[in-house]
Amino acid sequence: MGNYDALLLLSFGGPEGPDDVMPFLENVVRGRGVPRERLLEVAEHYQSFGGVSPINGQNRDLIEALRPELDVPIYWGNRNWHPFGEDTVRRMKADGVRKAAVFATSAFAGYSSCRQYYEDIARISVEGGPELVKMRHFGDHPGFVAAMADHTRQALDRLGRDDARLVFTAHSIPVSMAETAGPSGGLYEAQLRRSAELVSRALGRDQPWELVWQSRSGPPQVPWLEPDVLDHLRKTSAPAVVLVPIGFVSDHMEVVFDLDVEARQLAAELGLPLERAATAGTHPAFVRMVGELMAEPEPVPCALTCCPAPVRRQA
Ligand SMILES: CC1=C(CCC(=O)O)c2cc3nc(cc4[nH]c(cc5[nH]c(cc1n2)c(C)c5CCC(=O)O)c(CCC(=O)O)c4C)C(CCC(=O)O)=C3C
Ligand SMILES: [Fe+2]
Repeated sequence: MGNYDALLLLSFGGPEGPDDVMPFLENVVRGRGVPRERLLEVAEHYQSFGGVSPINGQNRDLIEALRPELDVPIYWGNRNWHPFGEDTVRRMKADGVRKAAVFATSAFAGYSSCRQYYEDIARISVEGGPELVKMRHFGDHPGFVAAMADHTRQALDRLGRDDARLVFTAHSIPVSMAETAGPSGGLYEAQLRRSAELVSRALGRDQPWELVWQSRSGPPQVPWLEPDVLDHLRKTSAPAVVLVPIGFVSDHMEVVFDLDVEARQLAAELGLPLERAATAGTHPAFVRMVGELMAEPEPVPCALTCCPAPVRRQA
């Protein structure tokens, strides 16, 4: 596995029960100016799933799927909930790990999707502990593309109609954050469009596809990327739709709530046939990709000037 003697799966974290929901959410939005009403609304999404985020089980499943692929120990740490990255890195140090590849559960450029994971790495690194090397963006990796293409094909088959439009979705972000993503701006959206095109081509389709946004947060006066997936569905002229959550690597709460609950209900009201493609999850091509990334030459870290943090607001 290249030069690494361990893998650190670095993720977002999520609540494991009803009492975890508010403390988790407060960790996520500390200093980020997310209105209280939005927080309570998202808390309800989690509570409607028993206060348990699907992300933790998905990370555990990914680790189990990775074990036979990798010849090094696998560790798991999060930004916002247990197991916290800080605690994991202390354990790695005690175990004598020298240099670990860091696989962040996010494929694309941008502050939330990339820079914030570098910030996590800086915060959790300890003197005498392992060197932590973040793997590169992987939205265009053939393993990720193959996994998404397979899952999209399965959704098209479930829908049983070939005239369905592929509607790719990703987490909306503030327009200002999108404009400063990557060394010359716009890289979050550009990479998402590239991945969508690769998935569409892998399916041998030449029909047009769409990229729309979901899960908008933040104060209403701040512009975020649009159109929102729900507005798009209300206006579409497509006879049927397959939603492809290309911006997520597993079926996060945003996917199971904003798409499987909200978008599905809206489509039913509109009489629009709709299916949702599974995310990469533990697809074998995606699992293999992690080992392939570790075997690549050590990635050059992103420049410190790209994907800057948004200006912090009072909570
Ligand atoms: C681009 C992006 C990704 C993809 C990249 C990646 O995967 O990292 C992502 C992932 C995730 N976001 C998640 C959860 C939340 N994100 C929030 C808020 C926000 N997300 C943002 C962006 C992103 N977020 C932004 C700009 C905010 C505004 C506040 C801020 O500037 O930070 C909030 C606050 C409430 C609200 O939604 O308003 C929650 C609860 C979970 C866990 C899900 C689960 O439990 O399954 C995951 C994986
Ligand atoms: Fe988020």
